Amino acid sequence: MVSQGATVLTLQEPVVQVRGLTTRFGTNVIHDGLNLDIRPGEILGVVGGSGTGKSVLLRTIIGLLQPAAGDIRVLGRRIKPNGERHGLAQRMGVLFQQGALYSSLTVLENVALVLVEHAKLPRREAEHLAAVKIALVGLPSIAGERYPAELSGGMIKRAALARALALDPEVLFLDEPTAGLDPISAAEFDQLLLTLRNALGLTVMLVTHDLDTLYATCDRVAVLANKRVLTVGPINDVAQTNDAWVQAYFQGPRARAARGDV
Ligand SMILES: Nc1ncnc2c1ncn2[C@@H]1O[C@H](COP(=O)(O)OP(=O)(O)OP(=O)(O)O)[C@@H](O)[C@H]1O
Repeated sequence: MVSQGATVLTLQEPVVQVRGLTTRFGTNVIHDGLNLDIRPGEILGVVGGSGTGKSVLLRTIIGLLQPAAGDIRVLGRRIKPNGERHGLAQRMGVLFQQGALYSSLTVLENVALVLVEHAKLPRREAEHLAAVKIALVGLPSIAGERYPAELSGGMIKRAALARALALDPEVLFLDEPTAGLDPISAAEFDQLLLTLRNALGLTVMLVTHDLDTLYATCDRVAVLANKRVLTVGPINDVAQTNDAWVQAYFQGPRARAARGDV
């Protein structure tokens, strides 16, 4: 058992537990009774056709969107429907699709800002720690002095990852982290993710379309379809699911290449 303040979390308990989740925008129902667990220390990949609600699911789990119904627990604590995250925000790191760095701040200032705002560190200390995080994600220290517009796509993803890791989170949420990267940068990012998960013991939810990333990094994969999780498990099991989208996705030429079949 691990004691987390008032919350006692059994090590085997899921780090993220979603039960009966319903989300909607007006009359557009995105999820309807969705269940999902993310286990301690795993990298769970979430895939599904465009518009199946992968990003909405991620944003709902971290408390940015309010569900219409259902129960979400992260690290044993309930994410309240009113968006109140009860001190969980600091324990969850998030990398959004576009990186979402402030363009008017340098990379070092972007990372340090999180430490000033959330950990209430003095600016000097925050910048020292930010430099450590920048090194952790494999960026040269000079990158800290650059503005986001001066960085390559791969460097921006790493900078955004440094920011996501600023507060030493236990759970990391990544939305399309390798989108827009060339294959070499994407493979390097995959390796970085694995290294960090192993070194820091992170639990990771990874929304992606990238088959190479799925095969390289994920312990389990969840497929979203028809407003729910259609199937979840090790990638080779999931790939056998009798479903048209799953077959087209996992048995197509890109999947065969990702597995090294061709
Ligand atoms: N803020 C919003 N207001 C209204 N509808 C939204 C909003 N955000 C998302 N949606 C709708 O919710 C559905 C799911 O969107 P979401 O971005 O989660 O899909 P996705 O599975 O991540 O897709 P993709 O793979 O293309 O990124 C879409 O129909 C989208 O138009």
